[in-house]
Amino acid sequence: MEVPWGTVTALTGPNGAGKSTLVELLAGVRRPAGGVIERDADVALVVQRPAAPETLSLTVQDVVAMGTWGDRKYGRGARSSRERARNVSRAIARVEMGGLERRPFSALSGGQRQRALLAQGLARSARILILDEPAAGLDHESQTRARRILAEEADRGIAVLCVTHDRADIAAADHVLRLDRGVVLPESTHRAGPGPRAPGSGH
Ligand SMILES: Nc1ncnc2c1ncn2[C@@H]1O[C@H](COP(=O)(O)OP(=O)(O)OP(=O)(O)O)[C@@H](O)[C@H]1O
Repeated sequence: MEVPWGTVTALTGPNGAGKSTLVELLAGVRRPAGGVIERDADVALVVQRPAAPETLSLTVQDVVAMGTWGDRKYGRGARSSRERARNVSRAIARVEMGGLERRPFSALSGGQRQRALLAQGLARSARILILDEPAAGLDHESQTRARRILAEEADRGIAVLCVTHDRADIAAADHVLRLDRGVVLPESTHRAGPGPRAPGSGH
């Protein structure tokens, strides 16, 4: 399978097909027992984690800022930390969670947590964005916003791969792949346009 630059690719398939396992492999969280995964750029992985222990004393700001951890494009010093803080605030604003920065992550609703995790992925500013069911638990308005954000990322040339069961997400995607019993099949291509939103080879 290939996830081209500048497009949103939806990955769908039945429960237990291995979608989460596959995205963890692609993101480098798991090691493949066989085969080759080529990543031509850094990856941000947005996981699905609706539950959070109450003892977790992390705020929304902390969770989103974790997206910038270990990112080598930030150096040390005041200028770098200002840039980091700017990216974090921008990501929080994009998911419309401004004002909730100091709220404990554990006190958020499931949908708000999901939005904070999306902001964490955006704060990473990676060229490959992989999301595992980002629409799960989101209300209609938040789902629409999340879909718009993914399209905006693709318009910037980012390669977006999104595990989803949501029909509207699938309909809005540029490419749809279906995973069934370990086999990835192209389902369809929805975009009628001239091709990828941004130039560049696939990977
Ligand atoms: N290629 C594979 N070979 C053997 N077992 C696998 C493979 N891929 C996934 N599994 C196992 O299948 C189970 C379900 O996988 P996974 O959670 O990735 O499915 P999913 O498609 O994300 O399901 P859901 O839609 O319910 O979230 C897990 O126990 C996983 O370890």
